[in-house]
Amino acid sequence: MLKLGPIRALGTMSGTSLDGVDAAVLVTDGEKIYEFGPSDFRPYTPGESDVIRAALGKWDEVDDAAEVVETAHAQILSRFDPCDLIGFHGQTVAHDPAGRGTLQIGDGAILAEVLNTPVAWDFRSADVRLGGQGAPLAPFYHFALAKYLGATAPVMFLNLGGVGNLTWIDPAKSAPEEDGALVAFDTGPANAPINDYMLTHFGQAYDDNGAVARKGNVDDDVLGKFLSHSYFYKMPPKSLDRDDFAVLTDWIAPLAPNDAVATLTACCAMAVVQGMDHCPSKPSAVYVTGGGRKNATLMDMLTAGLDCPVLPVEDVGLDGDMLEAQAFAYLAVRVAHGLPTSCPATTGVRAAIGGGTISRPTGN
Ligand SMILES: Nc1ncnc2c1ncn2[C@@H]1O[C@H](COP(=O)(O)OP(=O)(O)OP(=O)(O)O)[C@@H](O)[C@H]1O
Ligand SMILES: CC(=O)N[C@H]1[C@@H]2OC[C@@H](O2)[C@@H](O)[C@@H]1O[C@H](C)C(=O)O
Repeated sequence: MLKLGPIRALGTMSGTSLDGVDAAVLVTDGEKIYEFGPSDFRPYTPGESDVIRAALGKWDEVDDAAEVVETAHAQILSRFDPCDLIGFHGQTVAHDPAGRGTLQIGDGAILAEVLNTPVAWDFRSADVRLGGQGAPLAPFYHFALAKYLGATAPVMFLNLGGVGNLTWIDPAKSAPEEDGALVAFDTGPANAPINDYMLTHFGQAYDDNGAVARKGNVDDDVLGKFLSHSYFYKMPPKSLDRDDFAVLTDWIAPLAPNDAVATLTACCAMAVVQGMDHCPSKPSAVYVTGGGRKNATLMDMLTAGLDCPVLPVEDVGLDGDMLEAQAFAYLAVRVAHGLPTSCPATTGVRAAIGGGTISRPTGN
């Protein structure tokens, strides 16, 4: 049995931008953050990304991609000193909570054997079975971070990965599942459409520091059409699959390349600005995590659109490259300690529940 005090957990995230695996150690009892530990990144090779990309949107015949995910995780995780528990998110390849469910590939039971450590995994399925979106799940960790930072007024965490998601937090509440503590949802597409366009039109994986967007002009017609999409008028909680806004590809096709990248960047920023209307109050600060915080054009657009300070999480001493990996370390400990990992305000699940299962190595 795992002890109920603080334990050393190692969390992983293989996100929708398909760039690689983040892994980070966190010492926590599943409520309080005690210590941040070492972290590491293991990029996918172009060949590996292609195999995963080919699995996107599929619900079966994803064994090759699952093997890539398991191998990459086994490699990165074996570089760390032993820990008490691993939180393995896996790789989302399909997400349709109202229909077929949600699929994160990679088998946690195999990793438990290979690494000889208990593994918490399959974090999203139970939430979907109980009527939730299965995402976003980082909000309970964002709540712990707000407490760790000593916030006294509402704050927001904004993750800009392949998809964007925000969490509004009232730090005066004592637990994340308490009524009014959290509002969370996916804001819209973030880096994924920018990356896809950069790859096909510029042969680059992403728009480094937003330099291409900076040179272009935003097309107001496309931006207006994008912002009138029904997704933005749905009340939260709500979540997206990586390619739910594939229609953007057609809309930007007639634009000059710099203008297309500028417009996609504005779509990401303005979806967040519009999303703010769903929050109970203006936060005292927006702490930005995920790779999008390194895009200066995107950060400038957010600052111009949001009437509050917009800061990379590094400004308050956190690591924006590893925050999601830490989140799955945190959630793993919550699963082990029988604490909830989502609630009606974060995913729309019927009641606060603890998702995730724990696989133990044979003999433990
Ligand atoms: N220097 C940079 N300039 C601009 N964009 C960057 C930079 N560095 C990273 N990014 C963007 O951030 C992306 C990676 O972000 P991140 O690692 O947060 O995504 P993820 O975890 O895969 O996604 P998700 O949170 O949706 O699961 C890159 O693919 C790129 O688009
Ligand atoms: C289904 C799925 O994997 N969703 C991811 C994705 O990437 C960002 C956004 O969409 C968020 O909803 C979620 O990831 C973060 C870690 C979350 O669950 O909080």
